Amino acid sequence: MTALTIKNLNVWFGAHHDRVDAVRGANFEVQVGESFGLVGESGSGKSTILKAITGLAPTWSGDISVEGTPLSGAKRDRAFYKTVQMVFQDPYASLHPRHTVDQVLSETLQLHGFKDIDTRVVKLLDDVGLGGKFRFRYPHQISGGQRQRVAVARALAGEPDILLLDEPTSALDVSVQAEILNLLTDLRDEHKLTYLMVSHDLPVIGHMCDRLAVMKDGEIVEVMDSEDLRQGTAKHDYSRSLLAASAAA
Ligand SMILES: Nc1ncnc2c1ncn2[C@@H]1O[C@H](COP(=O)(O)OP(=O)(O)OP(=O)(O)O)[C@@H](O)[C@H]1O
Repeated sequence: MTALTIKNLNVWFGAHHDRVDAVRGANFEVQVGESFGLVGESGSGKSTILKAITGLAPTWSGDISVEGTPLSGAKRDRAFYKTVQMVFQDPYASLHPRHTVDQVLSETLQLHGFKDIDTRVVKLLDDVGLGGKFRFRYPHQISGGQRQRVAVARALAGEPDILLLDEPTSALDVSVQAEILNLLTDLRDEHKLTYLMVSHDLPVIGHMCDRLAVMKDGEIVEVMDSEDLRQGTAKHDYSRSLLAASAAA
């Protein structure tokens, strides 16, 4: 089954003279269990695709389907959030400063209608490699990497099928980026998750994803396997220049 289908997607912001066509004619499919990357320079439209899926970019046309169900407009129902969750770039901004880790996770679990909150909070903390000792801490009492683990635990609370990951490590110290990427790889295996991951960092996408789409100026210029990436056999000039730039870095 296809987890996500994007067909002829156009997304724009503003109107008339102020209109920005952030995504134009995007097409790709993500299979169940696959990890799919969107890569490209800043402003190429990667995050806008995630925003259209989650209803944060209200003006779009084309087709977006989640597990075969077409989405419309910008309202997403409970069934959507049961299936799809997001992890954002900045764990500092995404956690409420006056809520403990326990509150963050318990409230999310309650929203999803679970009753065995206590057991599930402990299990979630274990799943993301944080033990019970983090449970009653506030965001300012834990590191950036630990906060991102909490954000991942919150995303997993409702047992979703699909995670949308928007630059999940780029706000973190280089030393902890690999830890979080490895955690995400393990969780995908253990929870049979599908990933759609955005990054400007080609090596990160190459490491994490089975296939990837290269974006430039709002358009997908190429969809390729990570194997092509490793072999350096990109077809499009722009993908080749991205590859060359990341090899030189
Ligand atoms: N809310 C908005 N209002 C107006 N323009 C927007 C809005 N959000 C994004 N854009 C514009 O849409 C284009 C694509 O932005 P987007 O954030 O999707 O790029 P990106 O590839 O994810 O880059 P970055 O890594 O910098 O976020 C850019 O020109 C951006 O300025």
